[in-house]
Amino acid sequence: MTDLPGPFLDRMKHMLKGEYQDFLASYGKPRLHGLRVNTMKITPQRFEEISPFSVKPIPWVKDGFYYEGDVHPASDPYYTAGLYYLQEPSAMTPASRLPIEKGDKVLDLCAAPGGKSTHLAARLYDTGILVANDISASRAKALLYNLEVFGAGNIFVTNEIPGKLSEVFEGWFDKVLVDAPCSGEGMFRKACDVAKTWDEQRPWYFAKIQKDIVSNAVKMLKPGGMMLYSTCTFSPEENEGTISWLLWKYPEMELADIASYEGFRPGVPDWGDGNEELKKCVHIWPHHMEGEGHFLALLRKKGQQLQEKTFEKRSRKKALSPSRGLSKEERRLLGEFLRETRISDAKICLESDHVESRGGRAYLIPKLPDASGSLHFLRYGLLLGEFKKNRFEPSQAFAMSLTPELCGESICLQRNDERVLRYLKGETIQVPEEACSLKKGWKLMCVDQYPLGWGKLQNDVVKNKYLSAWRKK
Ligand SMILES: C[S@@+](CC[C@H](N)C(=O)[O-])C[C@H]1O[C@@H](n2cnc3c(N)ncnc32)[C@H](O)[C@@H]1O
Repeated sequence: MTDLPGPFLDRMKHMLKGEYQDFLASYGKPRLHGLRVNTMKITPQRFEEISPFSVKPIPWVKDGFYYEGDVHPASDPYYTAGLYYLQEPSAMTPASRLPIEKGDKVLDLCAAPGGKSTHLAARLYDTGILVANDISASRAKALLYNLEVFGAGNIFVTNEIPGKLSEVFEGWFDKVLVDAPCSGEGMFRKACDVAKTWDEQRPWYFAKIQKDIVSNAVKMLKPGGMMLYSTCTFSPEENEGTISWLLWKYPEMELADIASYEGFRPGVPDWGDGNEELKKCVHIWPHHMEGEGHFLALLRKKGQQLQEKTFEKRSRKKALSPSRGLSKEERRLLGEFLRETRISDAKICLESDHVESRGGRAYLIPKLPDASGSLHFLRYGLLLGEFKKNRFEPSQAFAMSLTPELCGESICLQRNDERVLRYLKGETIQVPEEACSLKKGWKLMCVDQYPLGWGKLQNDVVKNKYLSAWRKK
């Protein structure tokens, strides 16, 4: 507590008045640990039943749970299977309050390392498209990794400045999440380093960046589309200040109500330009809720959505297609693999125009208008695998997007079977008795019913095809 910067505390005292002592006391409490269940793979109810450690529901996020600080959920095979993402409880709120509908075109503009993107992907449930962007190349890699562990396939992962994206995606998205870079004052309890780098200029520095980011976000929204703006800071400049500016600059934007929770506190008009509408914003205060500090604003772009076709046509004109259909030989090799592994048509239909080839690799691409080849992207669609000489090698991401129901050739090991860990370390494992009668060849390796990766059955052993970069040490 004593390490908190003096000018920060002075400002908080001025802002919070009678609540200041309670706010200060919250820094004496331990940080809270949370995880969010991947609802593409498991329901929160089922997870609660099978969780190897004790969890307690987070009351305002239906797929979120608290866990005790002395357990290590990241070393569990269920984590490796993408059943949950570790996330601070308040940080689960923004993606839970953006009204996503199946089939939506969604943009997560400041997405890395993917806490909110994995949440949005789960809510889309492999429909529509999630464009997940981050300006930082290294952080965008972590973003892609987390989305692939989750089994998300309808993705376009980009590493761009917002201005470049908005040239391509003008008026295109149904929903946009802006989890803005900020001074991080709400995270001082969780990460003391953030407090050490804070100074009085930081809120102003970030407020300027936020204005540029939200301007581009507004440009990319369809009329009738919705945007959720969030920060993990308390400073008025970056919260009510940025939103006041946005409403003044873009009269086509209006604030909308956020699905309520008793602990949420309204935005404060006087911390912006006095506009009473700012009360629709939400503050999460650590002295009112079991989570760190956050701010949220939900905005709507006025007007009716134009006919879909108008937008499709417009974006096609601007875009360059970076992919093409499969060659006859590629179709044969992929077809053989799908038959061998008995992967359901419900997952991939070779006749559909959504299977494409780029640089010797096959992708299942989302149903989206052409994405511009001028953008720097890390992934467009689900990477199915690579065409090698006379064979097809499936990818790790493909495995993560499957289930034993979708892939007839699966080997499921129980979570406490010592072979699970050995498989994750890259070792060859002895085939379980019940799988001895299976034909040789590619198998989806699972922990319980949840995918871990590929293996190749030969005689009574499974050769390890778990992606080497993901192996446990
Ligand atoms: C608060 S973090 C995002 C956290 C992420 N939404 C999550 O839930 O895991 C803000 C992100 O914005 C990125 N960023 C910074 N400036 C940006 C800009 N001008 N445009 C887009 N992203 C930016 C940073 O690299 C950082 O990853």
